[in-house]
Amino acid sequence: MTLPSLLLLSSSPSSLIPFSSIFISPTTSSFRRLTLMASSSSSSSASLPTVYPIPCLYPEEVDRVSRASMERYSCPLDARSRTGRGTVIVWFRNDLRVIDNEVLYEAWIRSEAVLPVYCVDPRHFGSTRHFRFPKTGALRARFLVECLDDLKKNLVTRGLDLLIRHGKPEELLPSIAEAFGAHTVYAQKETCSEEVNVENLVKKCLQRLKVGSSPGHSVIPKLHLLWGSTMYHIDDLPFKVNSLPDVYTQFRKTVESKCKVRTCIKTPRSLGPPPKVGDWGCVPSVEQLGLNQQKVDKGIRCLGGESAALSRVEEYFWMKDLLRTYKVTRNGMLGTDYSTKFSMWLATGCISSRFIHEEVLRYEKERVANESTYWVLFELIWRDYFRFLSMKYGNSIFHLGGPRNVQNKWSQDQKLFECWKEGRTGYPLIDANMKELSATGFMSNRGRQIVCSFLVRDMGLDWRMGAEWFESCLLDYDPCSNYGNWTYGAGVGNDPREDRYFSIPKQAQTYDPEGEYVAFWLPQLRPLPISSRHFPGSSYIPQVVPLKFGNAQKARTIQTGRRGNPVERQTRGSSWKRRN
Ligand SMILES: Cc1cc2nc3c(=O)[nH]c(=O)nc-3n(C[C@H](O)[C@H](O)[C@H](O)COP(=O)(O)OP(=O)(O)OC[C@H]3O[C@@H](n4cnc5c(N)ncnc54)[C@H](O)[C@@H]3O)c2cc1C
Ligand SMILES: Nc1ncnc2c1ncn2[C@@H]1O[C@H](COP(=O)(O)OP(=O)(O)OP(=O)(O)O)[C@@H](O)[C@H]1O
Repeated sequence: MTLPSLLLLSSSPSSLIPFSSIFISPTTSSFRRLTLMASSSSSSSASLPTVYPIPCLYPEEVDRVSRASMERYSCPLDARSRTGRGTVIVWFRNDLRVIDNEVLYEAWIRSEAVLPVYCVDPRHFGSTRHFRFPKTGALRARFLVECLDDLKKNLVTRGLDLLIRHGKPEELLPSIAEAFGAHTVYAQKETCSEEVNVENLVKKCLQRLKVGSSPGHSVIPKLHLLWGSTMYHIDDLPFKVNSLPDVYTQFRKTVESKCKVRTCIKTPRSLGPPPKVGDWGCVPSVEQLGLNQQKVDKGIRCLGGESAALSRVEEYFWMKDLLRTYKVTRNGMLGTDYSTKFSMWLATGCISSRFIHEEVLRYEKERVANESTYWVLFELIWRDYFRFLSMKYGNSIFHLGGPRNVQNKWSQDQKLFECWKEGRTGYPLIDANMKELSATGFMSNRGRQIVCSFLVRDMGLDWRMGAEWFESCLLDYDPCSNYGNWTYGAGVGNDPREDRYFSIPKQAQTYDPEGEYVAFWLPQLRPLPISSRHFPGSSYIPQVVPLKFGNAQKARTIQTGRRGNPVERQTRGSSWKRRN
């Protein structure tokens, strides 16, 4: 029996957070020794070890789902369908997948041999620009290692392999192109300046070469960039990205009414053989990337790779049937299932948003179509929106004043910032979220909005400190979504209307009324009465700053507030607003 099917038996479908129903030994990093324990009492869960794998499937099940999806997205083309000549390189970047990968497909169809390459770029393991955090934290590094492992495996299954080299793409790719006589390097187009600069350098360095078997037949290798990171293709937009609407709703309504999401590209079953390679190189370990291993011993543990991504879709949509309630649960903070957790696989390109779109449509046809099924697409349009905005606004999304060049006084108080970063602000809701981020590399969307508002509005800190810390820690770090959301939250984004203060008492009351989330991450609060977990007074560390709009009255509301399912209360009869 698979773990999810066991879970279905053990958790009631109406339970929004089946979090306490599955436990895994903290000493276990693989998914093999999972122990299921039914637990309904919050006090018993306090003493239990709690790591929650995502997807929550045995490895054999992950393999099965991956093979089945690969089969479904295979096309009958064989070598005779190829129209190209010679050898080409596929430079894998943030598109670490085989299914719906236009780069891989185009490279294959336009060549006789494909050489897949991944460059371990040392710049990804340096420091963030202003505040010098590790550019890639240890947890994301491990996720990446797992992605590469899985990509290599999936390519081998299709008759290829993955050449792994350490160095800058602009140095490695030309020398590989020269060694293998490759006439084209295919890659996915990126949009932020760090990545675009590398593209330009690769292009320039390739232009210095001539490849070919004889001088008369030599060519200058080209860099061929293809679009692949969004659900709506850039070429299908009804406006130029420079004229992108500044208000999200306008963008969404226009694309929804005027564009169609393209169908996924199917990949031939056999993509080989590759050119003869002596040493393919190994997937690096976290230590070889210059980082110390960090184990997740509490909270969610996401497995990297396309196979895991496909399995998560299978688990969330089909096995647990959670898509039908997504809109009601999506604002949760605790557990594996309140939201899809697709973001890390989308950020690394282990899965395409078009694949998710197709699965939503299939689910709507076979099971149910409702607000929840639509809402996943609604959120994916946000992701597209931030990607296109990064093109419209360029580097200004990284600048203090943001796209609107807002002049504001910001502090860079290190002590205050350390309190935020380490979860020592004296506000359990902030501290719990920040501890979750450090321990797992993930934080809910609700949590991200709250800690962003607190850093910017209550602490008055430079929002880039928070954004760079997120850049370092998040498994799903994506420059467009991260800096886009931070500029938005800091009130310097392109949409001047979205400048909201997130009141901690109100957020606590609505989204963690039982204090379960804060008690999970701050176990010292668990013995306290539920009514004081969010404002524990002298039983907890002192508050580092007062709240901008005070908390006394709101804190009382929590104490006397009705208990029950916050999300249901919030949705029923109220006109739902996304960012409140
Ligand atoms: C300050 C801040 C920083 C953020 N940084 C990132 C980041 O670096 N990378 C990232 O992928 N997301 C980021 N987000 C957006 C959002 O928080 C995450 O995408 C989401 O929490 C991931 O969890 P999920 O996959 O379970 O989301 P779900 O609720 O299941 O949503 C489904 C998908 O929709 C997309 N999505 C949902 N909300 C947003 C949003 N606000 N912006 C863009 N896409 C969205 C994601 O791809 C997500 O996987 C940030 C949000 C905030 C407020
Ligand atoms: N993918 C990315 N992730 C994080 N930060 C990025 C990414 N792409 C670009 N940036 C940031 O964008 C900023 C670009 O810098 P900036 O706009 O200051 O231009 P510059 O040419 O580097 O310097 P100058 O200020 O002299 O023009 C840098 O802070 C860089 O780190």
